[in-house]
Amino acid sequence: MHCRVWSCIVSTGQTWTVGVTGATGYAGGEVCRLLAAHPFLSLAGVHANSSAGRRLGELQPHLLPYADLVVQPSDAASLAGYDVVVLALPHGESAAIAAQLPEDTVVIDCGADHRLTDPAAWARWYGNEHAGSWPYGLPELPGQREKLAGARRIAVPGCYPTSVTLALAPALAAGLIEPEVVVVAASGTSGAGKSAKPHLLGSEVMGSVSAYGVGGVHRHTPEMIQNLSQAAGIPVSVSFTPTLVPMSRGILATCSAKLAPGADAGSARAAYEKAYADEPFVHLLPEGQWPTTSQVLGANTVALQIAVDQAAGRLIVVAAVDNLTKGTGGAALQCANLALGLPETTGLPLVGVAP
Ligand SMILES: NC(=O)C1=CN([C@@H]2O[C@H](COP(=O)(O)OP(=O)(O)OC[C@H]3O[C@@H](n4cnc5c(N)ncnc54)[C@H](OP(=O)(O)O)[C@@H]3O)[C@@H](O)[C@H]2O)C=CC1
Ligand SMILES: CC(=O)N[C@@H](CCC(=O)OP(=O)(O)O)C(=O)O
Repeated sequence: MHCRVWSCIVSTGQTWTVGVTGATGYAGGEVCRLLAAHPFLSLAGVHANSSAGRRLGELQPHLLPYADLVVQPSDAASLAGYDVVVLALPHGESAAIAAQLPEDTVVIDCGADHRLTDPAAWARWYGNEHAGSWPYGLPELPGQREKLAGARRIAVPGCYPTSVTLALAPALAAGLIEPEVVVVAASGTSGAGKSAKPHLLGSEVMGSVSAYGVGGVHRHTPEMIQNLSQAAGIPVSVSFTPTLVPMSRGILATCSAKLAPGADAGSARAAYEKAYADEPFVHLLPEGQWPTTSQVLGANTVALQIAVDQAAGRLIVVAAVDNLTKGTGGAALQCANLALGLPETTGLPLVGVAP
């Protein structure tokens, strides 16, 4: 099926135009970087807020082919006319713009506005009115790929929820762990966005690792609960502690939960091998190898490893993602591929850039 679609597109030469708003930020910049290598999606316009009117080359010097594009405003009128619009804006800025875009435009939101299905959870964690939920852009979740095929509105997951969901969903779906999970995840500073913040100054971050959002207060907690409860088919509790580490990009999530009665290392390995056998962007590493953020740098890939801590009776799963690639920009294009009927892997990097 995929091969037939691919050869049809190659023969017709069809391409789609993409407008990226938030293109001067980290997530939008990553979408632009990946578009440069996509055979059927072409970057047709870049948009942002305070930097409208400036050359993209001044703000994103690595995007060499696009240096002369002039940044346009982010309002809906400026974004009309593209086949695909990627919104990479701060939380709360996407919904009003998206509501004014044509229904047949593929709109991919990298922000949180449309991720949560429960309006009460949205109000509690984000503090304003829920804009409604869109199909959730994690095709690897059971049943999700079908919802994304042909969709015209897609909510890209948060970066921590991507790593944690892919780390734990197979064990929960197979009933191998108790539905009470503990997650400690390390993130590079690009996860916090590009706008200046004192705690992200080099002198604060370099040479130090710090925890933040401790005690169940990080807004990715409800997103993880939503995903993991969907995978398990029962409510799952999540204790999540993020940490900031002195690197630019990458997330390493260490997840654990008590083993269910009868579960062991063999059944856990078998469940993960089965769940991810056909997933192009999820790599269960050979036994004994542990994920690193460098091995997925710039790749639309999650690297996973599992172990059983016999003495503690717990399953441990470690996942590495690049927060800007599989954690946002790559996921956005993976979803766009599905929405447009392209092979899901089209134009996306499967390998990292580690030395
Ligand atoms: N960074 C990451 O690892 C991840 C980010 N995301 C999500 O992607 C989105 C963007 O994040 P990120 O790139 O890190 O953020 P940045 O701060 O790096 O970039 C924000 C972008 O949004 C624009 N912008 C700011 N305010 C407004 C506004 N009021 N109206 C329209 N545009 C505005 C900025 O334009 P200008 O510079 O012109 O002001 C800039 O282009 C967020 O929703 C974030 O949660 C999701 C997963 C991972
Ligand atoms: C290091 C750091 O600050 N990370 C961000 C994660 C942001 C992200 O990627 O997720 P959203 O798309 O939901 O914003 C944080 O903890 O809020």
